[in-house]
Amino acid sequence: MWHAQRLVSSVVRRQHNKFLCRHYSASAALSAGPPQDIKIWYASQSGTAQLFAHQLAEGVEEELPDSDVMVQGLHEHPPESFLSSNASSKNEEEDIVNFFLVSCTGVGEVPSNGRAFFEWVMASSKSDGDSATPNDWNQVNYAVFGLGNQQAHPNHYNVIGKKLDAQLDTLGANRMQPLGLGDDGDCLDDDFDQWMEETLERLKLGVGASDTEEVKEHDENTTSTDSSSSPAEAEMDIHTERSVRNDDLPRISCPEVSILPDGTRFISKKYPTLSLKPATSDVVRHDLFFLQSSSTSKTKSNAFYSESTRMLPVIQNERLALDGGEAGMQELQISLPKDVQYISGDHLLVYPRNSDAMVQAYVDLLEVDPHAIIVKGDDDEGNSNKYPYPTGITVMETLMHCVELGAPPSPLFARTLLGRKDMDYKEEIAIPRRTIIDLVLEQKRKNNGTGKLSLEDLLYQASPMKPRYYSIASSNVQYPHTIHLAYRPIKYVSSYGYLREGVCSSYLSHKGVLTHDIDSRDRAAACIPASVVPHPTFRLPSSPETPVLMIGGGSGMAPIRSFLQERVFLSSSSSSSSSNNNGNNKFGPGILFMGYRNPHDEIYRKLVEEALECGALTDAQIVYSSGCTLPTQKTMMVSELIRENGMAVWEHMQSGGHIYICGGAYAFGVTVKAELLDLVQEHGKMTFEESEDHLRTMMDEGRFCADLAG
Ligand SMILES: Cc1cc2nc3c(=O)[nH]c(=O)nc-3n(C[C@H](O)[C@H](O)[C@H](O)COP(=O)(O)O)c2cc1C
Repeated sequence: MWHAQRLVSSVVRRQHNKFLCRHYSASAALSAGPPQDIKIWYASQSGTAQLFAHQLAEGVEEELPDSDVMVQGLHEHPPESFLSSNASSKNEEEDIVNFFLVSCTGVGEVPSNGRAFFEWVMASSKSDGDSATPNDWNQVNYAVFGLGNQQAHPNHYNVIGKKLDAQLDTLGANRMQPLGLGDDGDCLDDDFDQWMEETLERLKLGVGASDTEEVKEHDENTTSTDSSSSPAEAEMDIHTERSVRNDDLPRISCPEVSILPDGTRFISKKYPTLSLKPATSDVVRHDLFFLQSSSTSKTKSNAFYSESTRMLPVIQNERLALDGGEAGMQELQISLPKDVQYISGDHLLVYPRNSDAMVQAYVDLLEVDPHAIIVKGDDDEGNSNKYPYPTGITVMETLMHCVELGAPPSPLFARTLLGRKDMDYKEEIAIPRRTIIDLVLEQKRKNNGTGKLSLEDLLYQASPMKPRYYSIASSNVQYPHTIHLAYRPIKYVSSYGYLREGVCSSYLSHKGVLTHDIDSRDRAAACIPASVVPHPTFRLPSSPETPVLMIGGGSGMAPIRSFLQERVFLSSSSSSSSSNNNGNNKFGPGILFMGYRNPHDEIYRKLVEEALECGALTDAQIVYSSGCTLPTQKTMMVSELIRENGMAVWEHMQSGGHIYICGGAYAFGVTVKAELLDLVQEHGKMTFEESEDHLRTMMDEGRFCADLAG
């Protein structure tokens, strides 16, 4: 019952989680029994693929206890020895399967820790292989799971997973399981959970000759590995998905809730016991950066932040909203060291930390000494590579900096915590954003107050803290040594009635400012761990004469502000330095269509006025979805504004102008793109497909650029 319900809803809900497998072939390299050697590789920018890699490893260990499982980042192994390591295993007559869990970053780019491997695979050809193992690709068994975000990156959705899967197939490797695609904009955990279940079932079956029938049938149903999701393709993929699913397959068992006699475990999963050293001090370090900067601890296992992360001092943090309301926008300014640069349009990656209240709630729940130091995450064999966090820091610091305490648990962890198999993860957990502590407390209430979550269960199963991306709201031309961020502290009541706060926006909103007389111990409290992430496809045109149209919604004003600031700055510097006083005339048309929820949210109004005055903008139309009180204020959606100006937008496109769309990926991004497609059809007399091609060509030419938050 549970399976059927889940299957139907997932097929309807998750059209994108396609099992695209044009050349899905039975694995000739595998013998009939389950494989013994499982290598799980990940390429991850912000840790999700890595977390999934470990979850898959756990699943394999549970389902195939005799297998040898390895989890490694793709950067940890020289690409050139990939073939020989697969071949050597073959010589020992062991079946080996490689799983690749790869996310996308930038604009359809591979995360930095997978770049070398990805480039090597893409440059490889069938005849490659060293002299001892010529053309060993056909000895390689593999399956790929891609992580991406469809709404935010529709034209580059999961391109890395798709390319890797297709290239391995082209090289002659044996795809032992269809490509799985996870959408971070929908329910990534659920997507992965389902792919993992099916993958484990296939592993247990041995993927031998018995698959051939199903594979043939599947081949006939599937014709494309392309990412685009036209309705017809989506429909086709639903059928495809149905054809590979089998309701009679056994599911992963859901571990029963069991409280050990000593009360130390809430659930039955066995994780290596963590070694704790008694507390030596009760000082809580607000700065994990020392783990990477101190030369003695610069080991891989202790690296938590990405390599380019720096502690950047906050020099200003103030409210921007015109009414000073609780939900208003804020601006944070940070100072950059000389060797850190950015370009207008780039992003800043920020590592937040959990609030003190949240950390304290977990400390109380776990009943551990918060100042005890975690020294080892070893298992019985002394194998510590599974412990996901730095050692040598206290329980409290680990909870504060390293773990997503405010995020929903994974589907498996949620099912385990609730002791229920009949759970619709998306509806019951992901959408209401129920957290681990919510579920544990609910269970405790049901069990008359008994039961305890162990530190191990929490640390091995919760997601690692993810860094957050912010569009930089300043121009490097005007502020080469300062970055401005515009953000809205997120606060809302969930459908279960819990008050929720955005982890990073709330972290930023409470940040103190670095002053000269600050105590050195408080310096870290006035700094944020962050790094600049280039966004090369979101740039102002090289010539200021090129017309620009900026379309923004809400906090989409941030990247638009960086462009406006740059144009205003260039305008004033060129007019002051120009002897013939024609500086302003250098700019081509600059149009702004901007929408806010209400007039109180309108930030940077002064800058817009300044831009209109100096010619950096030639037209600015601001609309509000509600709250208008003056006759000059227009209640309208941005998409309606575009429709009203359809002809002008079309002429802008035809004149070679650039279009920038900035805002949320869903309500804003989807409707704005739909409106643009409509106007291209209407004014350009095109079919829907031609209008899509038109925008795609503009995108390829760098004239249609999006900065949409997922
Ligand atoms: C800056 C940035 C760029 C991204 N670019 C893409 C992209 O081009 N295509 C895509 O499908 N997803 C893209 N994503 C979505 C991520 O791939 C997705 O959130 C994934 O779960 C991240 O996994 P990771 O934590 O292992 O890196 C992007 C996310 C960010 C933050």
